[in-house]
Amino acid sequence: MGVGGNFWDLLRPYARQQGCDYLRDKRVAVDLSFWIVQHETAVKGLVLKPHLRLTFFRTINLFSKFGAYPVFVVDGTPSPLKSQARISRFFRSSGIDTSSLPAIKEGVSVERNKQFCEWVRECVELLELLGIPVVKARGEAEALCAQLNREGYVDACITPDSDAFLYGAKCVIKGIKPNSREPFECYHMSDIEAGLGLKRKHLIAMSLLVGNDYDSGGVLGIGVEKALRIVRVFSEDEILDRLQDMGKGLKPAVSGGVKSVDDGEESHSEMKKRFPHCSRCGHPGNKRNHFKSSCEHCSCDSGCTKKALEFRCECSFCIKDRDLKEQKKTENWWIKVCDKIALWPEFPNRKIIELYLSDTFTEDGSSMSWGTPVTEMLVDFMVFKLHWDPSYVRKMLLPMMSTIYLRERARHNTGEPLLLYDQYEFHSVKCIKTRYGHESFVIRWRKPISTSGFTRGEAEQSIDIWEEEERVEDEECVDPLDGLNEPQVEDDNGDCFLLTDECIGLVQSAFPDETEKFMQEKKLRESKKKNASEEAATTPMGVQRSIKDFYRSTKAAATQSKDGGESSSATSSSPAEKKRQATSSGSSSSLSNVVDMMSVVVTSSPINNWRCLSPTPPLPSCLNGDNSQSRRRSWKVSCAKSTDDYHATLKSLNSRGRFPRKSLGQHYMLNSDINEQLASAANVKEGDFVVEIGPGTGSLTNLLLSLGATVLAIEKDPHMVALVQERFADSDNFKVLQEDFLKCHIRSHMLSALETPSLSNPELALAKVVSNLPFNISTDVVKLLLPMGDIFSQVVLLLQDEAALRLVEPALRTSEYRPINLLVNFYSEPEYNFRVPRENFFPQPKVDAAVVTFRLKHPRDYPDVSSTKSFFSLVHSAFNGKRKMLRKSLQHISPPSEIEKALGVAGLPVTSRPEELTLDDFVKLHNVIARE
Ligand SMILES: C[S@@+](CC[C@H](N)C(=O)[O-])C[C@H]1O[C@@H](n2cnc3c(N)ncnc32)[C@H](O)[C@@H]1O
Repeated sequence: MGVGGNFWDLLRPYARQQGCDYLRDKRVAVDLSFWIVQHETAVKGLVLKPHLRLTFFRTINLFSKFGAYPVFVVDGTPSPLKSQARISRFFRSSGIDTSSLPAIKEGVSVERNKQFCEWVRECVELLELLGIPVVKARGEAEALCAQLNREGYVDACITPDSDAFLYGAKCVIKGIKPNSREPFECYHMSDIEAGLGLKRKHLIAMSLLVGNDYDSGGVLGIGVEKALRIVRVFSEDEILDRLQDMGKGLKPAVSGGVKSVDDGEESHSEMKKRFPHCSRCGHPGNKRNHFKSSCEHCSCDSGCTKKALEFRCECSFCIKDRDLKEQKKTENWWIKVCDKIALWPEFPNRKIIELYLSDTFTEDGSSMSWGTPVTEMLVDFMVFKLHWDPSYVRKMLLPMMSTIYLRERARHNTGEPLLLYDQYEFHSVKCIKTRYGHESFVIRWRKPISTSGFTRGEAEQSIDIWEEEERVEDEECVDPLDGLNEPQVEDDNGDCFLLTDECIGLVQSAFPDETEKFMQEKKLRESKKKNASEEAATTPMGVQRSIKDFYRSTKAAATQSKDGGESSSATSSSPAEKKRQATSSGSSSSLSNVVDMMSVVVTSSPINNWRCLSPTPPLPSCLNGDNSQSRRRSWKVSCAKSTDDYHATLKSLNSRGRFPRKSLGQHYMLNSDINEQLASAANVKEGDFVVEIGPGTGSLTNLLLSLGATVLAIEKDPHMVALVQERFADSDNFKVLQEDFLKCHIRSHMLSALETPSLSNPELALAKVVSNLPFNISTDVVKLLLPMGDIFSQVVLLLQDEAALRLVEPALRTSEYRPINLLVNFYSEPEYNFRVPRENFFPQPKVDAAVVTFRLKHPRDYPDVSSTKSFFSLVHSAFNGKRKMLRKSLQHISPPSEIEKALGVAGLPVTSRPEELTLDDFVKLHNVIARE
């Protein structure tokens, strides 16, 4: 908390907005408990041990992305004053009289709850394994942060506690969001001093008046504004003594003087008599004289002009008069505040002042040092505590390791070969990347010996994961736990590269020659690009196969297998066999197959080219340490249908450090039986082409593939895209697009797929949609998909139960009957299959779901209307005035008498209202009106 009232608002105008480079090479003291409290509010219950996850990611971000040297500060024993204040606050909020509570004795304190202490202990353990210094304060963490800052051991403190300034901090950062384009607020004491005229003791005085951590209430009736006015009256040297005087009931003279109005001055009424003013124009003189001989101040020939509303006389008498009134007001105000303060018992509390001015929060800050992560122990710790995959821990640690490497190299630039993770050598600068408006180098680290399991000849050409100077879009929603940009893996002609983002300046000082070389090549490339810009524009980007090719080849393979021709193992088996294969995928694989599967980024098969675009391909086995066995096991498990339950889903998410996002409607299916029923509602069988919206962790996808379908998945969340890409990396019948389904032009994707000549049989060509949809996009998806009867035969969706009922079984003459019901019935035959209780999802939604099948009508079977556009326009107009009769709501189309006539011809009562008409009725009415 810190200083009470809206103290931060008072300081906000003096905040400097800083970007992440601000902290580069700076030492920062971080108040650890604040991070822990923050995670609690952000993601309570959504991820396993969020305090550890957040501390891990944020520390690495702070260290590598921000380039800072963090030192963490943990709370010691809180002062009894603070404990007392906390208890009083608690009782006050419960409406209990706090005056009768016994005072807490010196040396006795109320510790934070046990759970919180355990979280802190775990975080400290993690930080120590990361090689980050942790210091324990005697009392408050922010006090020690401030002391370290004041004594020059650190350059800034990260804490939201405004009383850091009272403890003497020079620079306070209120909060940092590493994954945000937003700059962070940085407050310098020197700016506050210059802007508000407040020094440290002034701030202490303000906190005594408005409340602070040790005295939550402050003086009744004094807020931040008033306190500011009071403390500014005195210099820093006098302020605390003057407050003491006021506490004793004295009214100290205000420097500059709040003089009494009577002090040797002529009385106001006497002065007014001596200097009369005209009631008409307001100037000196009286009205009669002005009328007779005009006013010398009014610019008119005779008399005077009537004064304006905002008129202020500027004669010396009036100026003095106003000053005196102002002085009187100030004097009265001063008397009032002094009286208020005098009423407050034991004001000011000397112990609080002493606490803020104390300098002994720890012995010495000079012993802090930054080490290197104890990798193996750290991996064990994260695997044990968070159930993360060892390779994931190593991968996420990489930015920190590479920063340490580059710093080390820059410090002792001996040219001696150093290895990152004891395995990788610096290879080259790949490109410049811009993210959140911040530029960094993408560095290639090379494993000298090929580890991919492929010989050079077999591997595909290298793939640019990023375009040169690519502008990476911000994620739509900022991760409240500040996940890291995952390092990437690249396979180039058999050589395996790790790619990391690094600070340009740091790389420059570590590898000046290589940086120079890159900059020159870049210049050269740019000028070449300029010359050949037209050529470049026509060159196809990337190596992803078109959906058409993808569909054509997989469909052809399926047809071949049906014909009994020679085919790959993925297409040759029966559905049952396939199901068995998919559910036990990996169990029959040889060890080398599995290792290949885990370590290969680019396979040699052209059919899999599109897989190369994976934003987060698996780490090469070399980074998995000795863990190939456990990776293999987890892969096998995650492919098995029966394990797509609670633990598999959690494990799957945890292994990537993901937690479900509300904004993306991420409620994962835990029950594989329901997935089976979803698939059977769509009658998915071998050779089917299925579009899946939002595959998530891939539980439904796995089933669809096991049934022999070809699956085109569309997923908005890049992390989930990476997850399913990795999970189904060995399936030729799977493709995932990272797109928002509502914006992805599904018609053109599908048309290009269905153009395949071998699919000229329309029945064969019709695809299906099967999806456990995010509830918030379901209506839009229905509106988008149902009119596509020329492409899809069935759309089977898991919808919110209530929405499903409203779509499928709306009762006529009720408010539930809406234009969407006519759309649904116009384009499809809907069927409510079954209800799915909310317990089957993780995290559990607040409502139940239901499976609905929409059997799409082929366009030739749509109700016979001359134009669907005009038909739906009529429907919408009709429902515009729902309670109105149609003769009224459609009068903008034809006069009411004409509408009545049309209703009659259609065999409907002239008094019809929209909610009384069936689809057939609307069709008849539309056609009559359209004919006329
Ligand atoms: C309800 S979850 C279902 C996940 C998975 N199919 C399952 O059953 O466990 C919805 C999925 O859709 C994805 N999603 C959300 N909005 C999307 C959109 N506009 N386009 C494509 N996918 C989206 C989410 O990221 C999430 O993976």
